[in-house]
Amino acid sequence: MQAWTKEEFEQKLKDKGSLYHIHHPYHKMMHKGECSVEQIRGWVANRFYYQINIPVKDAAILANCRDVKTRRMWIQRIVDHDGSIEDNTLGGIEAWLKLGEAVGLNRQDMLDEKYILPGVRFAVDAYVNFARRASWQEAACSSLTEMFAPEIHQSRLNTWPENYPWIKSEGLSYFQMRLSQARRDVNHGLAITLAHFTTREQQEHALNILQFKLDILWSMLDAMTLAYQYERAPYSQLIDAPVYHKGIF
Ligand SMILES: O=C(O)c1cc(C(=O)O)c2c(n1)C(=O)C(=O)c1cc(C(=O)O)[nH]c1-2
Repeated sequence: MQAWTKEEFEQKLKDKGSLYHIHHPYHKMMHKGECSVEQIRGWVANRFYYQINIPVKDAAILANCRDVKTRRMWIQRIVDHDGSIEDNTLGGIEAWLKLGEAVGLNRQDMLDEKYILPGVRFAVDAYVNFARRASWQEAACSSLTEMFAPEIHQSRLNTWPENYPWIKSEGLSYFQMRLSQARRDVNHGLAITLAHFTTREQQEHALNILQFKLDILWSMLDAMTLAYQYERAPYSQLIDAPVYHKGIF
């Protein structure tokens, strides 16, 4: 089968946006202002597990990459999330903790991963483990859901102040920060993907990788839906305050 042109391939990758988690019922509910305090808190607490694993995932990509030019750019992603001692900047993880506090979560509970649902943990761990074993180009491709992220960040900035006035506005700075960072990351990730996956077979493989990542994001919200919408968190019918396993390393 003939390879797609770069333009066609880019369009196929972008078409995957139709399955982005912006369309998940939990996010739609959140966007329309229909989430309860508990549903917002549950989401923020669980998404923290994604946030703390992104730099671990990016470090795995660096560890697999022998190309200095790529590493020099990719390393910025870790700095974005961890912050920098040199520049005295706080990173995305700290900004997410501030978001947690702004919605009424306890900082230490978040750091202790107290509310992380098993399904969310498994989904995020699958992403990190993929980055560990895949080539750096495949892992770069898996980050491309970020093509669709600025829209969802912007929609939170637009609608949350009105829909959830009880959330302190300084908590929203994470979403503001990510707008420009995500666009820069996407340009780099897309350039790697378009250059590396050139045969039709490879291009189809890249689309499958992107679908894998979409599945991860969707599955995280499915676990949250069960827990915070249907009140069916694992073991909730058996014990009052379920305790889940912590990461096993
Ligand atoms: O709030 C969101 O919906 C959302 C989605 C995604 C994504 O699409 O993976 C990321 C982020 N946020 C984000 O803030 C972020 O830093 C980020 C990094 C990555 C990645 O795969 O390397 N995805 C995302």
